[in-house]
Amino acid sequence: MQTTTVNEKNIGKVVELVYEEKQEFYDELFGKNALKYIKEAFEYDIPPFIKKNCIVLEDQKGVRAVLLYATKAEFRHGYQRWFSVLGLKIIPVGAKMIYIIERILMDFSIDDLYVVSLAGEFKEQLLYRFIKSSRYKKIIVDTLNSDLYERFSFGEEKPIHAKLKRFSKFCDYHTLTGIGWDTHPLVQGRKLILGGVQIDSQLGLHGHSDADVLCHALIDSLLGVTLKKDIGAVFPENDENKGRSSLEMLELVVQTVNKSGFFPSSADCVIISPIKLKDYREKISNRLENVLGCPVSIKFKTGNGVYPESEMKGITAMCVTNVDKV
Ligand SMILES: Nc1ccn([C@@H]2O[C@H](COP(=O)(O)O)[C@@H](O)[C@H]2O)c(=O)n1
Ligand SMILES: C[C@@]1(CO)OP(=O)(O)OP(=O)(O)OC[C@H]1O
Repeated sequence: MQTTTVNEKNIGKVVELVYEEKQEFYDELFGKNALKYIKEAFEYDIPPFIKKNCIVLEDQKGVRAVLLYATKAEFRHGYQRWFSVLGLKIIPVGAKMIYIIERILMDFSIDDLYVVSLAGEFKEQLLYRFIKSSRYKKIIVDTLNSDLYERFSFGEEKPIHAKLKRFSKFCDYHTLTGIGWDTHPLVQGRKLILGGVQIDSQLGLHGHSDADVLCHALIDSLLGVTLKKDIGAVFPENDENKGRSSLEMLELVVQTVNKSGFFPSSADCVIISPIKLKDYREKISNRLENVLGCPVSIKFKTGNGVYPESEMKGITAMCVTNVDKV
Protein backbone atom coordinates (compact mmCIF):
# COMPACT_ATOMS: atom_id res chain seq x y z
CA MET A 1 0.00 0.00 0.00
CA GLN A 2 1.42 3.40 -0.94
CA THR A 3 0.30 7.02 -0.81
CA THR A 4 0.05 9.00 -4.02
CA THR A 5 -1.73 12.05 -5.46
CA VAL A 6 -4.76 12.55 -7.72
CA ASN A 7 -4.08 11.69 -11.35
CA GLU A 8 -6.07 11.08 -14.53
CA LYS A 9 -6.40 7.39 -13.72
CA ASN A 10 -7.72 7.68 -10.16
CA ILE A 11 -9.69 10.97 -10.26
CA GLY A 12 -13.04 9.26 -10.98
CA LYS A 13 -12.78 6.98 -7.93
CA VAL A 14 -11.43 9.83 -5.75
CA VAL A 15 -14.42 12.07 -6.57
CA GLU A 16 -16.83 9.19 -5.95
CA LEU A 17 -15.35 8.52 -2.49
CA VAL A 18 -15.29 12.20 -1.53
CA TYR A 19 -18.94 12.59 -2.58
CA GLU A 20 -20.12 9.41 -0.86
CA GLU A 21 -18.45 10.33 2.44
CA LYS A 22 -20.80 13.31 2.97
CA GLN A 23 -23.44 12.45 0.38
CA GLU A 24 -26.36 13.66 2.52
CA PHE A 25 -24.67 17.01 3.09
CA TYR A 26 -23.49 17.52 -0.51
CA ASP A 27 -26.94 16.60 -1.86
CA GLU A 28 -28.44 19.31 0.32
CA LEU A 29 -25.79 21.80 -0.81
CA PHE A 30 -25.70 21.08 -4.55
CA GLY A 31 -28.96 19.23 -5.21
CA LYS A 32 -29.08 16.42 -7.76
CA ASN A 33 -25.91 17.66 -9.49
CA ALA A 34 -23.68 17.20 -6.43
CA LEU A 35 -21.36 14.60 -7.94
CA LYS A 36 -21.00 16.66 -11.14
CA TYR A 37 -20.12 19.87 -9.20
CA ILE A 38 -17.54 18.11 -7.05
CA LYS A 39 -15.95 16.58 -10.15
CA GLU A 40 -15.83 20.02 -11.85
CA ALA A 41 -14.41 21.61 -8.70
CA PHE A 42 -11.66 18.97 -8.60
CA GLU A 43 -10.82 19.48 -12.26
CA TYR A 44 -10.47 23.28 -11.81
CA ASP A 45 -8.92 23.09 -8.30
CA ILE A 46 -11.72 25.10 -6.70
CA PRO A 47 -11.19 25.06 -2.92
CA PRO A 48 -11.70 22.99 -0.89
CA PHE A 49 -11.52 20.38 -3.70
CA ILE A 50 -7.83 20.91 -4.51
CA LYS A 51 -5.91 18.12 -6.24
CA LYS A 52 -2.57 18.82 -4.50
CA ASN A 53 -4.29 18.60 -1.10
CA CYS A 54 -5.64 15.16 -1.79
CA ILE A 55 -3.71 12.11 -0.50
CA VAL A 56 -4.67 8.81 -2.07
CA LEU A 57 -3.87 5.38 -0.60
CA GLU A 58 -3.48 2.80 -3.38
CA ASP A 59 -2.47 -0.83 -3.75
CA GLN A 60 -2.73 -3.37 -6.57
CA LYS A 61 -6.53 -3.31 -6.19
CA GLY A 62 -6.58 0.46 -6.89
CA VAL A 63 -7.73 3.37 -4.68
CA ARG A 64 -8.35 2.20 -1.10
CA ALA A 65 -8.75 5.51 0.78
CA VAL A 66 -8.72 9.27 0.18
CA LEU A 67 -7.93 12.20 2.48
CA LEU A 68 -8.66 15.74 1.29
CA TYR A 69 -7.67 18.79 3.35
CA ALA A 70 -7.59 22.58 3.06
CA THR A 71 -5.96 25.50 4.89
CA LYS A 72 -7.66 28.71 5.97
CA ALA A 73 -6.06 30.66 3.10
CA GLU A 74 -7.34 28.12 0.59
CA PHE A 75 -10.87 28.36 1.94
CA ARG A 76 -10.70 32.18 1.67
CA HIS A 77 -9.56 31.87 -1.92
CA GLY A 78 -12.48 29.50 -2.48
CA TYR A 79 -14.92 32.37 -1.87
CA GLN A 80 -14.07 34.16 -5.09
CA ARG A 81 -13.67 31.00 -7.14
CA TRP A 82 -17.05 29.59 -6.11
CA PHE A 83 -18.72 32.95 -6.75
CA SER A 84 -17.35 33.19 -10.26
CA VAL A 85 -17.83 29.54 -11.18
CA LEU A 86 -21.09 28.72 -9.38
CA GLY A 87 -22.41 31.95 -7.86
CA LEU A 88 -23.05 33.74 -11.11
CA LYS A 89 -24.44 30.70 -12.87
CA ILE A 90 -26.52 29.16 -10.10
CA ILE A 91 -27.13 31.72 -7.38
CA PRO A 92 -28.70 29.47 -4.68
CA VAL A 93 -25.88 26.90 -4.83
CA GLY A 94 -23.19 29.61 -4.83
CA ALA A 95 -24.77 31.45 -1.89
CA LYS A 96 -25.22 28.26 0.15
CA MET A 97 -21.61 27.32 -0.52
CA ILE A 98 -20.31 30.69 0.66
CA TYR A 99 -22.46 30.45 3.79
CA ILE A 100 -21.01 27.02 4.60
CA ILE A 101 -17.42 28.21 4.00
CA GLU A 102 -18.04 31.14 6.38
CA ARG A 103 -19.36 28.80 9.07
CA ILE A 104 -16.40 26.45 8.63
CA LEU A 105 -13.95 29.33 9.06
CA MET A 106 -15.63 30.73 12.19
CA ASP A 107 -13.38 29.11 14.82
CA PHE A 108 -10.54 28.11 12.52
CA SER A 109 -7.07 29.57 13.12
CA ILE A 110 -4.18 29.97 10.66
CA ASP A 111 -2.33 27.00 12.25
CA ASP A 112 -5.29 24.67 11.76
CA LEU A 113 -5.89 22.26 8.95
CA TYR A 114 -9.37 21.27 7.82
CA VAL A 115 -10.00 17.67 6.75
CA VAL A 116 -12.63 18.07 4.03
CA SER A 117 -13.05 14.36 3.41
CA LEU A 118 -11.67 11.05 4.64
CA ALA A 119 -13.19 8.04 2.91
CA GLY A 120 -12.45 4.44 1.94
CA GLU A 121 -11.44 1.19 3.58
CA PHE A 122 -8.09 2.13 5.15
CA LYS A 123 -8.98 5.52 6.64
CA GLU A 124 -7.04 4.78 9.83
CA GLN A 125 -3.75 4.27 7.95
CA LEU A 126 -4.19 7.46 5.97
CA LEU A 127 -5.18 9.59 8.96
CA TYR A 128 -2.15 8.30 10.92
CA ARG A 129 0.28 9.14 8.09
CA PHE A 130 -1.36 12.57 7.73
CA ILE A 131 -1.13 13.40 11.45
CA LYS A 132 2.50 12.20 11.60
CA SER A 133 3.61 14.30 8.65
CA SER A 134 1.51 17.39 9.32
CA ARG A 135 3.22 20.73 10.03
CA TYR A 136 -0.04 22.19 11.29
CA LYS A 137 -1.03 22.50 14.93
CA LYS A 138 -4.59 21.30 14.92
CA ILE A 139 -6.88 19.28 12.68
CA ILE A 140 -10.55 20.18 12.35
CA VAL A 141 -13.06 17.88 10.72
CA ASP A 142 -16.79 18.08 10.06
CA THR A 143 -18.30 14.64 9.70
CA LEU A 144 -21.49 12.63 9.36
CA ASN A 145 -19.83 9.64 11.05
CA SER A 146 -17.85 10.38 14.20
CA ASP A 147 -16.74 6.81 15.06
CA LEU A 148 -13.20 7.01 13.59
CA TYR A 149 -12.47 10.44 15.09
CA GLU A 150 -13.59 9.30 18.53
CA ARG A 151 -11.25 6.28 18.28
CA PHE A 152 -8.40 8.65 17.33
CA SER A 153 -8.84 10.88 20.42
CA PHE A 154 -10.50 13.80 18.60
CA GLY A 155 -12.65 15.99 20.85
CA GLU A 156 -16.15 17.11 19.85
CA GLU A 157 -16.77 20.84 19.26
CA LYS A 158 -19.98 22.76 18.70
CA PRO A 159 -21.57 21.82 15.36
CA ILE A 160 -21.38 24.14 12.33
CA HIS A 161 -24.22 22.59 10.35
CA ALA A 162 -27.34 20.62 11.26
CA LYS A 163 -26.07 17.55 9.39
CA LEU A 164 -22.41 17.64 10.46
CA LYS A 165 -20.59 17.07 13.76
CA ARG A 166 -17.34 19.01 14.30
CA PHE A 167 -14.29 17.31 15.84
CA SER A 168 -10.75 18.57 16.44
CA LYS A 169 -7.36 17.27 17.61
CA PHE A 170 -3.82 18.57 18.02
CA CYS A 171 -1.44 16.93 15.47
CA ASP A 172 0.40 14.97 18.14
CA TYR A 173 1.17 11.35 18.92
CA HIS A 174 3.37 9.48 21.40
CA THR A 175 5.43 6.31 21.15
CA LEU A 176 5.09 3.18 23.30
CA THR A 177 7.47 0.21 23.32
CA GLY A 178 6.45 -3.46 23.46
CA ILE A 179 8.53 -6.59 23.98
CA GLY A 180 7.80 -10.08 22.61
CA TRP A 181 9.41 -13.50 23.00
CA ASP A 182 8.60 -17.08 21.95
CA THR A 183 10.25 -20.53 21.78
CA HIS A 184 9.02 -23.70 20.02
CA PRO A 185 10.71 -27.14 19.81
CA LEU A 186 12.34 -28.37 16.58
CA VAL A 187 10.89 -31.70 15.41
CA GLN A 188 10.82 -33.99 12.36
CA GLY A 189 7.87 -33.82 9.96
CA ARG A 190 6.92 -30.15 10.32
CA LYS A 191 7.54 -27.16 8.04
CA LEU A 192 9.87 -24.44 9.31
CA ILE A 193 8.15 -21.06 8.90
CA LEU A 194 9.69 -17.84 10.22
CA GLY A 195 8.18 -14.40 9.63
CA GLY A 196 5.75 -16.01 7.18
CA VAL A 197 8.61 -17.39 5.04
CA GLN A 198 9.12 -21.14 4.55
CA ILE A 199 12.74 -22.13 5.31
CA ASP A 200 14.44 -25.04 3.55
CA SER A 201 15.05 -27.42 6.50
CA GLN A 202 14.76 -31.11 7.55
CA LEU A 203 13.26 -29.99 10.87
CA GLY A 204 10.31 -27.74 11.61
CA LEU A 205 8.74 -26.12 14.66
CA HIS A 206 6.09 -27.95 16.65
CA GLY A 207 3.00 -26.05 17.80
CA HIS A 208 -0.77 -25.75 17.58
CA SER A 209 -0.56 -23.17 14.79
CA ASP A 210 2.22 -23.12 12.16
CA ALA A 211 4.50 -22.33 15.18
CA ASP A 212 6.11 -19.28 13.54
CA VAL A 213 7.99 -18.00 16.62
CA LEU A 214 8.93 -14.71 14.97
CA CYS A 215 5.32 -13.77 14.18
CA HIS A 216 4.30 -14.91 17.69
CA ALA A 217 6.92 -12.66 19.32
CA LEU A 218 5.75 -9.71 17.17
CA ILE A 219 2.09 -10.42 17.98
CA ASP A 220 2.84 -10.44 21.74
CA SER A 221 4.88 -7.24 21.53
CA LEU A 222 1.91 -5.49 19.84
CA LEU A 223 -0.93 -6.98 21.88
CA GLY A 224 0.78 -6.27 25.20
CA VAL A 225 1.52 -2.62 24.70
CA THR A 226 -1.76 -1.75 22.92
CA LEU A 227 -4.50 -3.95 24.41
CA LYS A 228 -2.76 -5.48 27.49
CA LYS A 229 -3.31 -8.98 26.05
CA ASP A 230 -1.18 -11.81 24.62
CA ILE A 231 -1.42 -14.26 21.72
CA GLY A 232 -3.22 -17.00 23.67
CA ALA A 233 -5.94 -14.56 24.77
CA VAL A 234 -6.72 -13.59 21.16
CA PHE A 235 -5.90 -16.87 19.35
CA PRO A 236 -6.68 -19.77 21.75
CA GLU A 237 -5.73 -23.38 20.97
CA ASN A 238 -9.04 -24.21 19.26
CA ASP A 239 -10.02 -25.77 15.92
CA GLU A 240 -10.06 -22.42 14.12
CA ASN A 241 -6.40 -21.78 14.99
CA LYS A 242 -5.12 -25.34 14.38
CA GLY A 243 -2.35 -25.19 11.78
CA ARG A 244 -3.21 -21.52 11.17
CA SER A 245 -0.77 -19.15 9.49
CA SER A 246 0.78 -16.88 12.13
CA LEU A 247 1.46 -14.22 9.49
CA GLU A 248 -2.31 -14.09 8.94
CA MET A 249 -2.76 -13.73 12.75
CA LEU A 250 -0.22 -10.88 12.73
CA GLU A 251 -2.15 -9.17 9.91
CA LEU A 252 -5.35 -9.35 11.96
CA VAL A 253 -3.60 -7.98 15.05
CA VAL A 254 -2.17 -5.04 13.06
CA GLN A 255 -5.62 -4.25 11.64
CA THR A 256 -7.20 -4.43 15.11
CA VAL A 257 -4.64 -2.17 16.78
CA ASN A 258 -4.72 0.30 13.83
CA LYS A 259 -8.46 0.71 14.43
CA SER A 260 -7.69 1.86 17.99
CA GLY A 261 -5.12 4.44 16.81
CA PHE A 262 -1.94 2.36 17.35
CA PHE A 263 0.63 2.07 14.51
CA PRO A 264 3.94 0.15 14.62
CA SER A 265 6.81 2.53 13.77
CA SER A 266 9.76 0.08 14.01
CA ALA A 267 10.50 -3.50 15.03
CA ASP A 268 13.86 -5.00 15.95
CA CYS A 269 14.11 -8.79 16.25
CA VAL A 270 16.62 -11.47 17.33
CA ILE A 271 16.31 -15.16 16.46
CA ILE A 272 18.37 -17.86 18.20
CA SER A 273 18.52 -20.82 15.82
CA PRO A 274 20.89 -23.71 15.04
CA ILE A 275 19.69 -23.55 11.41
CA LYS A 276 21.46 -20.82 9.41
CA LEU A 277 19.04 -18.15 8.34
CA LYS A 278 20.98 -15.16 7.03
CA ASP A 279 20.10 -15.91 3.39
CA TYR A 280 16.43 -15.36 4.29
CA ARG A 281 16.95 -12.05 6.10
CA GLU A 282 15.70 -9.79 3.30
CA LYS A 283 12.74 -11.97 2.36
CA ILE A 284 11.57 -12.20 5.99
CA SER A 285 11.98 -8.51 6.76
CA ASN A 286 10.25 -7.48 3.49
CA ARG A 287 7.29 -9.71 4.28
CA LEU A 288 6.99 -8.38 7.84
CA GLU A 289 7.43 -4.75 6.71
CA ASN A 290 4.47 -5.20 4.37
CA VAL A 291 2.29 -6.40 7.22
CA LEU A 292 3.48 -4.02 9.97
CA GLY A 293 3.84 -0.96 7.70
CA CYS A 294 7.20 0.01 9.29
CA PRO A 295 10.92 -0.93 9.11
CA VAL A 296 11.74 -4.39 10.53
CA SER A 297 15.30 -5.53 11.28
CA ILE A 298 16.29 -9.12 12.14
CA LYS A 299 19.48 -10.56 13.63
CA PHE A 300 20.28 -14.28 13.79
CA LYS A 301 22.32 -15.93 16.56
CA THR A 302 23.50 -19.52 17.02
CA GLY A 303 23.88 -19.28 20.82
CA ASN A 304 27.50 -20.49 20.41
CA GLY A 305 26.75 -23.85 22.03
CA VAL A 306 25.45 -22.34 25.27
CA TYR A 307 21.67 -22.60 24.82
CA PRO A 308 19.35 -25.57 24.15
CA GLU A 309 18.75 -23.95 20.74
CA SER A 310 22.42 -24.66 19.91
CA GLU A 311 21.67 -28.40 20.32
CA MET A 312 18.83 -28.41 17.76
CA LYS A 313 16.23 -28.40 20.54
CA GLY A 314 14.30 -25.39 19.29
CA ILE A 315 14.20 -21.86 17.93
CA THR A 316 13.66 -18.69 19.95
CA ALA A 317 12.56 -15.26 18.69
CA MET A 318 12.62 -11.97 20.58
CA CYS A 319 11.61 -8.51 19.48
CA VAL A 320 11.12 -4.95 20.59
CA THR A 321 8.43 -2.97 18.77
CA ASN A 322 7.79 0.76 18.85
CA VAL A 323 4.18 1.77 18.40
CA ASP A 324 2.86 5.28 17.74
CA LYS A 325 -0.42 6.16 19.48
CA VAL A 326 -2.40 8.95 17.85
N1 LIG B 1 20.65 -19.19 12.91
C1 LIG B 1 21.65 -18.37 12.52
C2 LIG B 1 22.61 -17.92 13.40
C3 LIG B 1 23.59 -17.08 12.95
N2 LIG B 1 23.61 -16.68 11.66
C4 LIG B 1 24.68 -15.78 11.17
O1 LIG B 1 25.92 -16.06 11.77
C5 LIG B 1 26.43 -14.93 12.49
C6 LIG B 1 27.13 -15.36 13.74
O2 LIG B 1 26.25 -15.91 14.66
P1 LIG B 1 26.71 -16.19 16.17
O3 LIG B 1 25.49 -16.70 16.87
O4 LIG B 1 27.77 -17.23 16.06
O5 LIG B 1 27.20 -14.91 16.74
C7 LIG B 1 25.23 -14.05 12.73
O6 LIG B 1 25.58 -12.69 12.88
C8 LIG B 1 24.39 -14.32 11.49
O7 LIG B 1 24.80 -13.52 10.42
C9 LIG B 1 22.66 -17.16 10.80
O8 LIG B 1 22.63 -16.79 9.60
N3 LIG B 1 21.68 -17.97 11.25
C1 LIG C 1 -0.80 -19.56 18.59
C2 LIG C 1 -1.40 -20.64 19.42
C3 LIG C 1 -2.79 -20.94 18.87
O1 LIG C 1 -2.75 -21.58 17.63
O2 LIG C 1 -0.69 -21.86 19.41
P1 LIG C 1 0.84 -22.22 19.19
O3 LIG C 1 1.14 -22.32 17.73
O4 LIG C 1 1.13 -23.49 19.96
O5 LIG C 1 1.73 -21.02 19.74
P2 LIG C 1 2.04 -20.45 21.20
O6 LIG C 1 3.26 -19.59 21.10
O7 LIG C 1 2.08 -21.52 22.21
O8 LIG C 1 0.82 -19.42 21.38
C4 LIG C 1 -0.51 -19.54 21.68
C5 LIG C 1 -1.50 -20.35 20.96
O9 LIG C 1 -2.76 -20.05 21.41
